[in-house]
Formats: sequence, structure tokens, C-alpha cells
Amino acid sequence: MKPSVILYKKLPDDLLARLESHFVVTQLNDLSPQTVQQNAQVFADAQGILGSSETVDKAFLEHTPKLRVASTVSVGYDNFDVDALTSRGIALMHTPTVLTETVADTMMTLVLATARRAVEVAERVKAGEWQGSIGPDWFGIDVHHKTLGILGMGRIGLALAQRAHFGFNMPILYNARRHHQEAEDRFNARYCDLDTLLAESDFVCISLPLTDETYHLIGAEQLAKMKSSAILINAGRGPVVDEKALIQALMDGTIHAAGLDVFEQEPLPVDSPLLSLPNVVALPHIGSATHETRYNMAACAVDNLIAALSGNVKENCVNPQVLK
Ligand SMILES: NC(=O)c1ccc[n+]([C@@H]2O[C@H](COP(=O)([O-])OP(=O)(O)OC[C@H]3O[C@@H](n4cnc5c(N)ncnc54)[C@H](O)[C@@H]3O)[C@@H](O)[C@H]2O)c1
Ligand SMILES: O=C(O)[C@H](O)CO
Repeated sequence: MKPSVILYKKLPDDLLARLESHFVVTQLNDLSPQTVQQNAQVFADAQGILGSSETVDKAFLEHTPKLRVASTVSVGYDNFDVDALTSRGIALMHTPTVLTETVADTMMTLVLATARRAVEVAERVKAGEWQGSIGPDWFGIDVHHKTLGILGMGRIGLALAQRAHFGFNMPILYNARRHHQEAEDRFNARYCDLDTLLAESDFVCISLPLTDETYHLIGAEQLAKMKSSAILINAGRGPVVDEKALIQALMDGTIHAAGLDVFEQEPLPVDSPLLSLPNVVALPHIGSATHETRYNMAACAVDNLIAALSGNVKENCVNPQVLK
């Protein structure tokens, strides 16, 4: 008999058909306690789950005694209690690599949009304010040849460094737990401690995962160490930055601007002060959101689930120790 799996994200038809050729698939909207309660038997029978963004913690796992694989349509997995999954022998599969270049494009978009004030001035044009030659109140700042600091020199950090180095002639600084020879050899990136990176970068770019260590890594103290002309870019996870401290720093001129794809609370509440600051470009967590990349992520997650439930995993497992 085919294993039962729960799908909690919409898939393109061809990928759904592929999933259904291997499994008995139940489609649900989410993994909320209410959904679990209303579909208790489905959760009790499920050997796999596939979707994104929902919390999978100890309380959830109590309802899934047969679960063997969780396949997330994302590279980030901070919404999973990995220790709880591992202690139950459940494999966590994710989708690195297929989204790397697209997310780096998004980060470069934020660098350019904040520096050149693209959103702000485009809105002024739409509002009919372009009535003659523009003056300094429409000007931005240069990106090329400025120093770009990277926090999180992993797959996405490297792809960002490539763009900044070759495309914009930017010196690259990075802080990490170890030296990254590839970044140093290919992009002339210079390793430095966090304080030096904050003090010397014109753009501080975050592509870090959210962990206990990175939670509020950037707070008031760190923002105060940045140049007042510097711009903060965050496409890692919202809680890596203390958002209250960031709002204050943007309001009092401690830093120049921020380009944000991720927030402490998503969707960003409509009354967030961030939305009334002209020096903020706020995107709705679109790092990987192109048609091509979202398809490739979904395909990767389907393949990951098939591989893991058939004992054939070659890559993309967060906790490979459960496979031994
Ligand atoms: N905005 C989006 O839509 C979007 C899309 C994809 C990924 N992301 C986020 O980007 C993150 C990175 O993705 P990736 O594929 O580059 O992952 P990765 O694992 O290749 O890179 C993460 C890097 O951060 C480093 N790191 C972790 N903790 C650190 C710490 N305390 N100090 C310094 N460095 C630390 C790791 O060593 C690694 O090099 C994901 O975990 C996710 O949270 C966001
Ligand atoms: O981690 C990821 O893949 C992105 O943030 C999409 O959720």
C-alpha cells in the first residue's frame, strides 16, 4: 500500500500528479491545532508531510506517531524543532541551492532600491511631483565601489558577493564562524570581526539563518557601530534584527536606510512604523518568489519526500543522522 502523506501547500498540477503516483495524498490548508483536531486520523496515519512556513514542534508531533519525513519547501527551517524531529527519527528535508541565485538577486535589488531610493522617487513620480528638473532632494547614493559587508557567508552570501564583486566592483567584507576560502579567492572577500564589518561597511547584508545564536544579533548596540551613511539589508530572517531598535535607528539617523525582505512578524502589521519611514524598502518575503524558482523549490521538495520515504536520500537532509 502507498504511504499516506499530508500536503499543506498548493502544488502545480504536474508535481501533484508526481506526488500522487507515489503516495496517498491528503491536501490541507495548514497544520494549525484546529486542522489537526479536525483531521486527527489523517495526521495519525501520515508518514510524510510537505509544505512550508507552518510550525512543527513537539506538540504537533504528538499527533503524528507514524511520521518519518517532513519535507519543507524552503531552505530555512527555523519553524521546525529539529531536535524533536531527530529524537523521533524523523528526517527533515529542505530545498537549498535551487533558490540561491534568486535570493541573491533579491538582496541586490534591495541594495540598489535603497541606495537609489527607487521606490520612494517612483512613488513621487506617480503622485505627479515630477514637475521640472530634479534636484538633490531626489538624489540617492552610489552603489558601485562601495564596501559591502556580508553576515552569513553561505550559499546566498557567496552568490551576493559574486554580484557585488564582478557587477559593481565592491570590496567585500564578511564575518563568519570560519574563513571561506572560496569567497576570499574568487571575490577577494576579507574576513573581519563583526564590529569591524559594522564600522567599515556601506551596506550590511544579512543572509543568516535564524538560530538561538543569531536571534537579535543586530540590536541597538550594533546599529550604533554602523556608519550613519550605511544601509542595512536583511533577507535572512526577521528576528536576526531587533526591529524596535532598527526603527529607532532609522528614525534618529543612526543609519541611513534599510532594505527588508523579512520581519519579526509576517505579514508585517499594517501599523508598523517601518511602513511610514521613507528610508525603508519593505518587501513581502519575496526572496525566492519567481515563477521559475518557486516551481524548482516545489519540485525539489517533492523529490526529497519521495527519496526519503523510499530510503534513497542523497542530499538535502538537515538531520542525516536519522538515516543511519
Ligand atoms: N528572504 C527569503 O526569501 C529567503 C530565501 C532563502 C533563504 N533565506 C534565509 O537565508 C538563510 C541562508 O540560506 P543559505 O542557503 O545561504 O544557507 P547556508 O547554510 O548556505 O548559509 C548560512 C550561513 O550562515 C552561517 N552562520 C550561521 N550561524 C552563524 C553565526 N552565528 N555567525 C556567523 N555565521 C553564521 C553559516 O555558517 C552559513 O555559512 C536561510 O537559512 C534562510 O533563513 C531567506
Ligand atoms: O527559507 C526560505 O527558503 C525562504 O525564506 C522561503 O520561505
